[in-house]
Amino acid sequence: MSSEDRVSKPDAGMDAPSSSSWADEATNAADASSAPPSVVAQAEQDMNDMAKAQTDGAAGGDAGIIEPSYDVNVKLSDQLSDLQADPNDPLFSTTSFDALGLSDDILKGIYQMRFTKPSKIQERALPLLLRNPPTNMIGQSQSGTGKTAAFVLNMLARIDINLLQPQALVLAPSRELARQILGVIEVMGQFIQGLTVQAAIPMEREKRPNSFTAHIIVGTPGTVMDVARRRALATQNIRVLVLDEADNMLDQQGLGDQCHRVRQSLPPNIQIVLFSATFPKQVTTFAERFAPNANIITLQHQELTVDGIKQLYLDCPSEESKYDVLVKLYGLMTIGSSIIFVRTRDTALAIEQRLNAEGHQVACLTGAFEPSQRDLIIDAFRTGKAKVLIATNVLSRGIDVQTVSLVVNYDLPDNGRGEADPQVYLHRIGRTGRFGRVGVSISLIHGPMSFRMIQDISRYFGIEMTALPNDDWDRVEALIKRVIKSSRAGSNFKTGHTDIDM
Ligand SMILES: Nc1ncnc2c1ncn2[C@@H]1O[C@H](COP(=O)(O)OP(=O)(O)OP(=O)(O)O)[C@@H](O)[C@H]1O
Repeated sequence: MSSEDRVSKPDAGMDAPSSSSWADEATNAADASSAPPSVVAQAEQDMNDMAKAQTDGAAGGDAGIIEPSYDVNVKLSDQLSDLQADPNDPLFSTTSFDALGLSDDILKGIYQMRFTKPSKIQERALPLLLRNPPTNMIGQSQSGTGKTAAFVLNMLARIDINLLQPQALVLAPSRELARQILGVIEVMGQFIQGLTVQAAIPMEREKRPNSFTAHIIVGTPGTVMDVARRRALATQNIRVLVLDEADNMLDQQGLGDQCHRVRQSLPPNIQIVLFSATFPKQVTTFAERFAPNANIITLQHQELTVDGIKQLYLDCPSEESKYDVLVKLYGLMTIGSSIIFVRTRDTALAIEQRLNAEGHQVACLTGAFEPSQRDLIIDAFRTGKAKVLIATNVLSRGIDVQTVSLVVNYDLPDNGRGEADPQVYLHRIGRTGRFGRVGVSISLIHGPMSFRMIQDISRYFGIEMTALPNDDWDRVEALIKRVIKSSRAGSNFKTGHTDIDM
C-alpha cells in the first residue's frame, strides 16, 4: 500500500467486522433500532417540510446540468444570501472579501467563482492569516464551509510572482483531494499573471516531472517527501506550509511521520496552517507542536454537524440484505450523485461487480487502483458521467462535488477495534450538504455492534439520528425521493434551520 492510501483508516484488504454475536442479540437490536412510530412520523413530517421548503424556494431550471465542482461552481442564490445573513449559520459573515485587503487580481478570481461573501471561517481566519509578520494557524470548521478558499487566498496573497521558485506547499491526504485543491488554486488565481501550480502526487514513471519549480506545490506527503529528498523540489523559498485535513495528516498511526519529515526539509521560520473539520483530542497536542504559537479557531463536537444533512439509518434484517437495500436505493442514488462508503477494497469491488452485473451503473474508487485510473474515475464522477461511486475511506475527506445528494454508509466507519469512528463518519457524510446545500446520509446497520456504533456517533455529536422504517420500502423511498428530488429541482440550498431540525 502506498502512503497516499492511508486516509484516516487504511482501506486495504481488511475483512468486515464479524457479526457472530448478532444471532444471540438479534431480538434486542431489532427492537432497539426499529423506530417507534412517532419517530418515523416525525421524520416524515420533517422531510416533507424540508422538501416543500426546497421546492418553494427553488429557482428551477437547472435539473440535469452537472458542473465540475472546482470550475464556476456556486450558483448565485437568494437562499444562500439568507444563510449568510443568519448569525447562527457557519456561512454567516459581516465582512466582504473587498475588506480583506486582497489584490484586485485575487478579488477577480473570487468573484469569477461567484463567491459573494466570506463564510464564517473565511471571515475569522483570513485577517489572522494575512497579518504580518505571518502567524501560524490551526483552524476548524464544519465540512463544506470553505476552508480551502481560506488557505488558498492566504497563499495567493503571499506569493512573489517574480520569484520562480516554490513558495507555498499544500499537503493533502489523497491524490483526489490534492488535485481538487490544485484546481481551486488555478481558478482563484487565474487573473494573477504568471502564477504556476504543480501537483506532487504519485504518477506513472513517464509522466513524472524532473523538477518542481512552480510557485505553489500541492501534493501528498509520501511523494513530496520523496521529491524533497531527491532534491527535485527546491524548498529554500517555501514560506507557507498548509496541511489540509490536518488531524488525519498528523495522526501518528498514519501520515504523521511523513508530514514531520517534509516539515524538516523546509526553512524554520515559515507560516504553518492546519485546517480540518475535526481535531480529536489525541491530535491536538501534535497539532500545537507542529504549528507553535498558532491562532486557534476551534469548535465543540456538538457544533460539528452540518444541519443541512439529514442523517438517517436503516436497520437491515441481515448483512446480506444491506446489498438488497442498495439495489432498492439505486434509483434514488441517480437522481443526483451518490457515494457509497464501504470498509474494505474487497467489499467495494465485490459490490461494484455485482451491481454492474445486475444492470446498474456504478463506479468504484479505492487506493488499489493505478493513479491514472483513479483520475479518470473521480473526473467522471465530478462531471456526472458516473453518478454512483463506491469508495473506501480514501474519498472520505475533502472531496467537493456539489451534486452529491446522498451518502450511504454501507459499512459504518470503525477504528479497527470494533468501535465507531465519529470523525470519519462526519467527513463521509460531509460529502453532501456542501456550503448550505441539503443532502441525505443513510447508514445501513445490522446487528448489535453497528447499532451500538450508530448510537455512539449520535451521542458524540449530540444529535438524534432518524430511523427509517425497515418494513415499508415505498414509504422510505417516497420520503428520501422528496428531499433529493427537490434538491435537484433548482438551487438546493437549505432555507433555514427549521426545515431540517429534528
Ligand atoms: N464564500 C463562498 N461563497 C460561496 N461558495 C463558497 C464560498 N467559499 C467556498 N465556497 C464553496 O463551498 C464549497 C465547499 O468548500 P470547501 O471544499 O473549501 O469546504 P471545506 O470546508 O474545505 O470542506 P471539508 O471539511 O469537507 O474539506 C466549495 O464548492 C466552494 O467552492
